[in-house]
Amino acid sequence: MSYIEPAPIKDKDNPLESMMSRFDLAAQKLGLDNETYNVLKNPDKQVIVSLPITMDDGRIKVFSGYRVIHNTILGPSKGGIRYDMGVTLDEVKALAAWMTWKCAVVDIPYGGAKGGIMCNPRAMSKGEIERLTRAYTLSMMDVFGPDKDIPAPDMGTSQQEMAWLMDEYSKAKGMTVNAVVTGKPLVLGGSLGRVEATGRGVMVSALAAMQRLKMNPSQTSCAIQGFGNVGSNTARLLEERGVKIKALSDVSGAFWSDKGIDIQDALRYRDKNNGILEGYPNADKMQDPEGIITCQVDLLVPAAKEDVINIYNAPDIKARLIVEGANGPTSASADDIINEKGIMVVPDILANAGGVTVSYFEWVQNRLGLRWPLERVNRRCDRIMKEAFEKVYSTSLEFNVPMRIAAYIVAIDKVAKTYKFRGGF
Ligand SMILES: NC(=O)C1=CN([C@@H]2O[C@H](COP(=O)(O)OP(=O)(O)OC[C@H]3O[C@@H](n4cnc5c(N)ncnc54)[C@H](O)[C@@H]3O)[C@@H](O)[C@H]2O)C=CC1
Ligand SMILES: O=C(O)CCC(=O)C(=O)O
Repeated sequence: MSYIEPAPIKDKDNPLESMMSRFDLAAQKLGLDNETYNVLKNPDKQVIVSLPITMDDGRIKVFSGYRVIHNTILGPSKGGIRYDMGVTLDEVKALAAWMTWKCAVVDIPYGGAKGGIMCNPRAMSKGEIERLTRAYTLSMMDVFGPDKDIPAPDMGTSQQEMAWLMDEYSKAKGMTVNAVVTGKPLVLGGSLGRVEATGRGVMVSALAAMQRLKMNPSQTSCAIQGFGNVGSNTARLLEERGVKIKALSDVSGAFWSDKGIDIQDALRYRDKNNGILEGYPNADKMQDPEGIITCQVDLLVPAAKEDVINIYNAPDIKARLIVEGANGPTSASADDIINEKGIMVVPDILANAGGVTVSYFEWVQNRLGLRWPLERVNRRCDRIMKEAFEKVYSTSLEFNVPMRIAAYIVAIDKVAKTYKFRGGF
């Protein structure tokens, strides 16, 4: 058996270019000065590591790992770690910049970072993933730190990887440092509400947008792409508020039911079926899984990966509202088509910010040695999400721009003002 992996499929659009084109547009609308523009357009730091890992059969395989710190003017950098075959330096750079903008939009005191390892965790054993996570952590000892750079889960990682990361970091430091990572298991100092926080924020954003569009949740149908952490929690929480989830998809395919999919049933099936919906019997399998983007629903929630909404399928989208659970699901070239169609988009850097918001609460609890009840976590997260939505919405009216550009304007304005006061360049 060979360990040479196939080259990752090239995205239709480069996420870094998509991020930069929105950044440029917002910077121009805001009248951002050249100096700050030049500082913000490049990441502060890019770390690339090679990680030799002994696989279960005794052979050694070398993985590429990345951590990009985009900016730390607002505070220590924050952002998840992704395990996926599609991880590239450009993708991690885009994701890191989105973290800077996201933390600024919800007004939490963090800069932006992101990490990733090019690997296929579904094809690896638990032991192999643990060794890889520990090796990555050791190679990032100078980067990570509770006051410097604080990782969290992203696609392909969960609380288990965060537990190994915390353990490895703590051993190397000779003491337990739980604030070095968020999204940890509760017993290690994780926060109540963090697992579902991103989906909860997507739900809160969707309801706020539906109110603006005068859409009644109980008469709204929805399609959700991705049934992992973000997609499944969004589905469950929207269903609880009366939204009918007619379509769901994951890496194994897309499923449709005109009468609505019972989300608890789909969750039970997924959890018994190695984490995927493959063969789900209580909905029809769609012939083309990408058809989930253009199916006949009112609300579309992309909650998987980048550039799934692009110039090829944007003209056929039927939804009136798109709420972006994933980071970068819409390519920049599709933005104009969507705007012309009059579809409202609640952009990623606003809609999926519930996760990092509760990560911030987790870090605060760790630093204070406290545990907050779930009710307090949810109430504070909901308030932050609603306030951020209103701020972005009013900025979109003030500048006469779509919500996405408005969110960038809010974020860049905050970062630029911070530079003005701190100076130093
Ligand atoms: N986990 C978090 O707290 C946050 C995650 N995000 C973003 O949300 C997105 C999803 O992340 P998670 O839910 O954490 O990852 P996850 O690994 O828990 O789930 C990913 C889901 O996407 C599905 N998927 C993968 N490729 C697909 C494809 N081509 N078509 C349809 N489905 C596909 C997988 O089968 C899985 O159901 C990513 O863009 C991530 O960056 C954003 C903010 C926070
Ligand atoms: O919870 C966090 O710190 C970051 C989550 C994340 O990676 C994201 O919001 O994209």
